[in-house]
Amino acid sequence: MTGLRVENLSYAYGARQALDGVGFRVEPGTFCALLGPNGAGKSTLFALLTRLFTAPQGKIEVAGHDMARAPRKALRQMGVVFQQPTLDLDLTVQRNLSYFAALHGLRGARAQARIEAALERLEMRGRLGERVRDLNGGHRRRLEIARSLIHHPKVLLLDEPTVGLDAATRHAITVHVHDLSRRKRLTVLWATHLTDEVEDADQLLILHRGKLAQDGTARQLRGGLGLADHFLRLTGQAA
Ligand SMILES: Nc1ncnc2c1ncn2[C@@H]1O[C@H](COP(=O)(O)OP(=O)(O)OP(=O)(O)O)[C@@H](O)[C@H]1O
Repeated sequence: MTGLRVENLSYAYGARQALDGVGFRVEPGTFCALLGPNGAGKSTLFALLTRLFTAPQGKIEVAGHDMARAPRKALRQMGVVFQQPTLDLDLTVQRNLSYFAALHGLRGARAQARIEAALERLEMRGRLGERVRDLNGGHRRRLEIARSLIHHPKVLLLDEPTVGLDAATRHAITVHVHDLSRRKRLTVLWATHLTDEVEDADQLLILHRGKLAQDGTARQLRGGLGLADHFLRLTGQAA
């Protein structure tokens, strides 16, 4: 199994059950949208998948590596874009990326080639020398996505990566990542509460009150309804 596999994950904050027996698979080359209203458990799931929290039960497998038994191998195959930006604003694009490359043991010409290729994919190559503080919100987000690809992960996790961006930028970034998943056979898990970021052919996981309410293609799940209406009917909350 080379994509992402999750079995029976649960997590509680004291008496509050945030996740309850969640399991799913995402195959290579698949863009999978994780949709859930506020408080559904998306961030908790991301914290478990990225090993910020340790899963008290269940199983996580990343590109065939078990997160509990071989965490380093599993994490090496994972790229992550967190909800909160984690760039150093006072460094240039180049310095931000070379620092990250070095953390993954990449240096010199090899690191530089990876950096330039990642920026190229996100149409950011011309911005190597710019300070991150001088970039707009959309370019900062693209830079974080470029950074998450430098070590050539097989699985890419993004937690509400378009928060705070305008509609056109949001659309451009969503299109880019869909394209990446197809062309690079990347396994993508994209958490959002915005139904317009989901394409009909995407795998869709709907998380509601800590449980996985639905898993299928967006087209199958929404049936004759628009996805926003389907989501509202299922969760009682507008997307
Ligand atoms: N540190 C915490 N302590 C106690 N309860 C928490 C904590 N973090 C989250 N929760 C609760 O766990 C549940 C799931 O929260 P989580 O942040 O995972 O949801 P989410 O789907 O990411 O929501 P959002 O879209 O608002 O970010 C919620 O009921 C939330 O109130």
